[in-house]
Amino acid sequence: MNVTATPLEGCLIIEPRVFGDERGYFFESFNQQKFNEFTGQDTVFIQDNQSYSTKGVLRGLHFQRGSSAQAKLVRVVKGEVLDVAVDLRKGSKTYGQHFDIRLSDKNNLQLLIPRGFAHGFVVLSDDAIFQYKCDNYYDRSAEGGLHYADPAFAIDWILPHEQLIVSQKDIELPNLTDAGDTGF
Ligand SMILES: Cc1cn([C@H]2C[C@H](O)[C@@H](COP(=O)(O)OP(=O)(O)O[C@H]3O[C@H](C)C(=O)[C@H](O)[C@H]3O)O2)c(=O)[nH]c1=O
Repeated sequence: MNVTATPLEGCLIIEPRVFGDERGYFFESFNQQKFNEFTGQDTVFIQDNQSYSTKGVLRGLHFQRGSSAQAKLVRVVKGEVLDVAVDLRKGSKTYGQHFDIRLSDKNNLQLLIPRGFAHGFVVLSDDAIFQYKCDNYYDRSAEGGLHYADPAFAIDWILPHEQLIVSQKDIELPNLTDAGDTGF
């Protein structure tokens, strides 16, 4: 396992050790002991999620507020996405900054996104299966989000705007300046 820091404290790139042979490959997609040892964090994940999306689908930018905030360990098991994490931690020296990375079933990379971040991704391949671990349960009442095209973040989603497929809920999300307290 290799862990690489990003410019956003606590947001880490995790590359599992892949064992390839004539049959294909094997890798441990998660090992709590190795996760703790290599990341220096003792996050305990209690919920696994999976979503399927076709090309151009953009889910985000989402977070859960306050005590329902979630750290996420995200990966792609089919296809390729551009994954984006936005630092919303009050007092963070990188507040409002984002980190983006291509996650795919070819690079097998994972991104650890701490509590206090907004998260989203866009599907770059024909379709994608996105899997992620959360350290807090889903809490509909604490759901929050920011608009994916907020000029404050200036995120390059790679695909042309006309190719993006965004839910009505996400289209209606506010920009950071209009969002009020994000609860972090
Ligand atoms: C997130 C979630 C959703 N749901 C239900 C609620 C809705 O009826 C349905 C679809 O939910 P939603 O449209 O919020 O799904 P996404 O747009 O993929 O939301 C996720 O997108 C970005 C990328 C994230 O990081 C978050 O985990 C999450 O907000 O699943 C649940 O039952 N449990 C859950 O944990």
